[in-house]
Amino acid sequence: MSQEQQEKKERISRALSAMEPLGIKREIVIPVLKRLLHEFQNQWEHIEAESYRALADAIFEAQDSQVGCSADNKRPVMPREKRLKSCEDAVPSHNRRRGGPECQPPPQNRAPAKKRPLFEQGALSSKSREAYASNKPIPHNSTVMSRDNVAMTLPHTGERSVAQSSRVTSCQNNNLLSSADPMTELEHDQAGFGPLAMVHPSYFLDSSANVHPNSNGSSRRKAGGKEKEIIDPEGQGTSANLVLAATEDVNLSFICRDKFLCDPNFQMPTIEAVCQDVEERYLRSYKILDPTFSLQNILEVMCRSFSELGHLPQEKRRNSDINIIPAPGAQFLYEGMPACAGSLEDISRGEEMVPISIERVAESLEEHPLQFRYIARNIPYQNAYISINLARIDDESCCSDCHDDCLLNPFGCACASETAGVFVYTVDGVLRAEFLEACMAMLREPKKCDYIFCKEGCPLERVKNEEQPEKCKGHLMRKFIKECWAKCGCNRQCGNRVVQRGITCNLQVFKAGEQKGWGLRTMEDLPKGKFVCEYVGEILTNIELYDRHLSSRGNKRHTYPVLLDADWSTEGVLKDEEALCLDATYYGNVARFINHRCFDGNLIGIPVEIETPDHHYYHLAFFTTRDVSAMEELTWDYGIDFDDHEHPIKAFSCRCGSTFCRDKSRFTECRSRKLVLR
Ligand SMILES: C[S@@+](CC[C@H](N)C(=O)[O-])C[C@H]1O[C@@H](n2cnc3c(N)ncnc32)[C@H](O)[C@@H]1O
Repeated sequence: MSQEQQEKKERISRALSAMEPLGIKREIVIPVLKRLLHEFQNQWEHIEAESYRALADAIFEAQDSQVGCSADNKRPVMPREKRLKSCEDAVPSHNRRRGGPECQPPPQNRAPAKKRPLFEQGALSSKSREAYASNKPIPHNSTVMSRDNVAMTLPHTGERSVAQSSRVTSCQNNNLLSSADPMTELEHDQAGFGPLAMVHPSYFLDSSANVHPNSNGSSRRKAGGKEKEIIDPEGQGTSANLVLAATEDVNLSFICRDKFLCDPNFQMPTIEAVCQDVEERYLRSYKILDPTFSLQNILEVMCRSFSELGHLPQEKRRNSDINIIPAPGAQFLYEGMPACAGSLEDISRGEEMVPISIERVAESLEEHPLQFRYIARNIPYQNAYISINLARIDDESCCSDCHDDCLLNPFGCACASETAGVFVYTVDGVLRAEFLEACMAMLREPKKCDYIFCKEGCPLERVKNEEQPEKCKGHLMRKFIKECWAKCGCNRQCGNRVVQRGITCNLQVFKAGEQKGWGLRTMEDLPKGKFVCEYVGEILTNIELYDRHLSSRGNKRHTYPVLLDADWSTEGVLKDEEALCLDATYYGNVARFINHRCFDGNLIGIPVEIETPDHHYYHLAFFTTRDVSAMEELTWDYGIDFDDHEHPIKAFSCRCGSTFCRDKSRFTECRSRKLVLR
């Protein structure tokens, strides 16, 4: 990392630390900081002046605008003195400029923060925009939140609704709004609070009147003084629509689906009860003490905001600002997250050749495992450069003269040269025992000679400590599989094309226990050496991984990134932007659910060369290390060094249950427990 990057990183950290005591989370700070840097043309001095006054102001301003309250709304804003006071209190004295006026009004010559429309202020995160970008026309109902059997929708009725008399009466707490900003949450925590789908208008009811025809017979029930309407949209079972908030032309409502309604234990709560409950939770979680804080008001502001954003003239919109996923038949409220988790048959949404099911359990909202986007192939996030082109593949790296199935050729072919002329797969489609054993032995008994060391600085060590990176700890010399590919003469059914054909096993995501969270299991017996799945995720550069880690510190919901480090040590001076890894936190496949097991996991990850004739970018494929029975959990050794406390990704307390568990803290924990028991 260059000195300039290093300095930038430190300045970001200092800015984050300065905002922390104000209760402003890093996910709120980072986009505003980016914007300010752009506006001030990277002149940090303007941002750092007066104990980050400009930054604090810009954050508050952005939040004010996000609330969508103009001066006409008479929305009380946090008084300037109070902000200044909190800024003063928040910034540690050693951070304040000596002799400088702490938290004074900005100097006249300071570049004024430009007021920009909400869209331009980045209220909608880029990740969310990407995720939902679509040019399809906007249907009338927009589902904005979905949990299990409950969806929250914004039906754009165009008519005055029951709650039209409701007014925005007070200011909402800035912190609450920011932390509940759906887009911000989706970007940083993948918390699943975001616009999920667009649903055909006929799917919902106008809360004030119609009851849709229902094959089971429509009915209405009173629920806590509000009417609950039972409908059967397109014969898909019963649903209930409960209006939460409404403005002149927008309703915000909960749609409960049949699983809840058919449950005799489920009693529709009143809106008041829901609001009170949420307010209490927020009081506990975010220490919101503002007596005027009211969820009902926020929901109404959301309705206004929805309406205002929707009416922006075309020229002020950016394509991705309105995020729509058409949901024909409204089967999916969120790509990868169906309306009803119980009916979920395929979390891959058809991306894989076989459906991947999920165990039917009553999940709590926080636990829903599908808060990511399923992809079946690795995709570069942004800067990772992967050169895939036919011209790079020379004659030695492909078998253009082959026909049909290379495995039937007794003399092997060019693609087997990587493995001394012997194909790694048998005609039964599993790994040859010798090859598998050799790969497993390397992991079980890693000897010094099996490692190669970066000579000119190791990208991993630079991530751990940029200023004084330690010496490279070595990268395992991996055995590679090389599969035939597009330039080869064989056909797609060639026995030397296994990983690229994708998942063929019957797999299920299931609750692997309190301490491990979700896991993956096989629903069929698997023979030893069978390909199960690839580790698929976003391809990141070392820098991107570091930045991502920095901006999501404290977020427990991360999956383990896989370093594509097999070739690092042979590449001379490898720049950080050239070192690659795979991260399945936000985009990934079923492998993101595979839990870790020290040493004796029933899967092993083996590097596979497919489209690129070098080992800079490659695939990581999981094969069974033994016969695995149906319903057994699938596990692999993440290769974590539990003693490496400098590692950028904090290790978890291992619950793998292996006799060979490397996590010593667990042993200590067990021992001390035993001592207590005695
Ligand atoms: C790749 S994810 C695996 C899926 C994860 N269990 C879930 O619920 O999404 C890795 C995370 O799972 C948990 N995990 C995996 N293996 C574990 C183990 N042996 N013991 C405890 N937690 C584990 C840790 O929280 C880890 O950060």
